Amino acid sequence: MKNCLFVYNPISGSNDFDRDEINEMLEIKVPGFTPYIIETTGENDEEMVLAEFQKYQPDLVLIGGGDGTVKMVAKSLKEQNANLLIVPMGSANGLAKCMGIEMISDAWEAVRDFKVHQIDAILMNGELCLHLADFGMNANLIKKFEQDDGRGMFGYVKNSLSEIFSSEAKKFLLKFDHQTIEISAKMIVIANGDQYGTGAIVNCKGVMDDGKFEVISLNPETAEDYVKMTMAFMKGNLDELECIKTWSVSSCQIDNLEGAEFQIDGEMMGCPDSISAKIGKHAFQFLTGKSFASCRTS
Ligand SMILES: Nc1ncnc2c1ncn2[C@@H]1O[C@H](COP(=O)(O)OP(=O)(O)OP(=O)(O)O)[C@@H](O)[C@H]1O
Repeated sequence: MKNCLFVYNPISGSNDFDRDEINEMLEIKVPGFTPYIIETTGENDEEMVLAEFQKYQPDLVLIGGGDGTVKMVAKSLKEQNANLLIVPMGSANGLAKCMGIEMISDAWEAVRDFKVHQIDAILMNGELCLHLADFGMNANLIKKFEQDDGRGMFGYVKNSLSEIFSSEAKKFLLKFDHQTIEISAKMIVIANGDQYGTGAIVNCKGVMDDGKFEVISLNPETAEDYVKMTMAFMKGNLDELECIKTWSVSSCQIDNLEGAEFQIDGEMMGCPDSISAKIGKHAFQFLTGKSFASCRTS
């Protein structure tokens, strides 16, 4: 019999499972594995996850939480060659969606299929980014959301419209291997994944295992630009708009000339003067859902 470790964050999203319910769920949905359940506390979780991993040597690590929990587990097990799977129990689950895991039932399907994919990560000023980082509009939105002290998608969506229309373009210097570009933009995205937790597709050609990431500048100015941009976020063809520019690279430096707010994977990072980003090709192994295998691999 194989072992599986279930790392559960009891405060993420709006789920409220107790240990017996999780055990029952795992017995049915993850047959053939002996389950070990651990709960995060918000304190020293990385050390705890690593210690439990070393104790049980699991063949599969299930992460029941949101993006923050996924990142914590990935960081903790980065040297362990662990097979990771997200069971989306957070409020937005943006990273899970990028891996073709929209709902909890997709995670159980992924266990049945057991398709393991090597997933890239981006290292930014020593921080790990698995999903999306950005300067400007979205980072401002996350900051407001944190200040509201709310969880869940409602607060985020509530603030989006006012943020979109009030934000101002800021200057950035993009330094790639052979070129330096000065640009004004309302938002600069550094993307490993393809979509935000809202389902907005920002990185239409994003592939998570190709050893590259995308730098995307968004600078909508007119009402028409905003309407087109909103539609394109839904359709997934943002790269066809004139106010959007995309570069696919394996490293870059971005100078933040006018102090825009910055966030990595939903976590505010202040207003750094400059960030250096570099791809970590095939840094992690994740089990993925069907839609990932069909269109998001190289
Ligand atoms: N038992 C706990 N009590 C309080 N905080 C916790 C506990 N366990 C983990 N945390 C905190 O939970 C946060 C991570 O939550 P996570 O991002 O996974 O969920 P979420 O915010 O609901 O989801 P999403 O990122 O999808 O919006 C971390 O800040 C971590 O410190």
